[in-house]
Amino acid sequence: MTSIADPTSDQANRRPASDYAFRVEDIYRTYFLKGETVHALRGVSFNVLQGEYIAIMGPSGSGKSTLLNVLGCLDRPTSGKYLLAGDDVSTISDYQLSKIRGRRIGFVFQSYNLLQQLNVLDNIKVPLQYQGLIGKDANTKCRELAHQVGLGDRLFHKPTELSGGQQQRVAIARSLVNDPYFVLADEATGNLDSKTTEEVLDLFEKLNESGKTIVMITHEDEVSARAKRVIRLRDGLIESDERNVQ
Ligand SMILES: Nc1ncnc2c1ncn2[C@@H]1O[C@H](COP(=O)(O)OP(=O)(O)OP(=O)(O)O)[C@@H](O)[C@H]1O
Repeated sequence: MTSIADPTSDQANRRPASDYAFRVEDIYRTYFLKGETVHALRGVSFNVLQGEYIAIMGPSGSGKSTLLNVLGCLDRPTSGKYLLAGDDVSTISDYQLSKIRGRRIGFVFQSYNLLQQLNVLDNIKVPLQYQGLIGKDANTKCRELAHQVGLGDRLFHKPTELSGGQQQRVAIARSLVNDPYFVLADEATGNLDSKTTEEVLDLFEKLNESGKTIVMITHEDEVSARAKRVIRLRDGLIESDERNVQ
């Protein structure tokens, strides 16, 4: 592994804002619970360029979910900046935050979160429907995505008629339907056996090779080994930020 240069350095900052999927600047997240204060993130900074494939790791309680919630626009930092495609979203309204979340971030969850009554095609379409973005080419786009994730011959199957790996492929296709700034995957292979994990990781790799930015939260070494860069958190701080030598 090789260390990443200080992300806040002048050299890093000289890039045009459009080169970045997002930038995190000195983020703190403090929870106040029943008179107790928990410092879940304590000054986290890093930049992610368009087209990167990063894994975020760390032991239990290190702040991974807290960071995921900030990156996914599900929560705001207590202080610090979160710049998404150049715009500071750390202080915008809940309404604007939810709009960005729905339109600009592609989520992939451990438990797939598919709608059981809908077939593959309609599950992929769901984010477009939520956003009121169903146009005349929605069907074509969703079919193309299904093909891209290897499910061109399963378009009308319901989730119960698919394997776990296939269900996760549907979720990955769904995450791409809004052309997000990046795909945010939370323990995406956590429910899969090792062979299926490899297949899903092959798919993420293929998507990254085609230019998609991927951020993977994981505690599994075999998963982080496939990313190009690994950020390790400990006690709410970045412990290391290194490139994987492939
Ligand atoms: N809503 C909350 N209210 C109070 N404290 C919280 C809340 N969410 C998380 N924490 C605390 O913040 C710290 C970081 O938690 P977080 O869930 O981000 O860690 P994690 O790395 O995702 O852990 P795990 O791998 O176990 O899911 C922990 O000490 C946790 O107890």
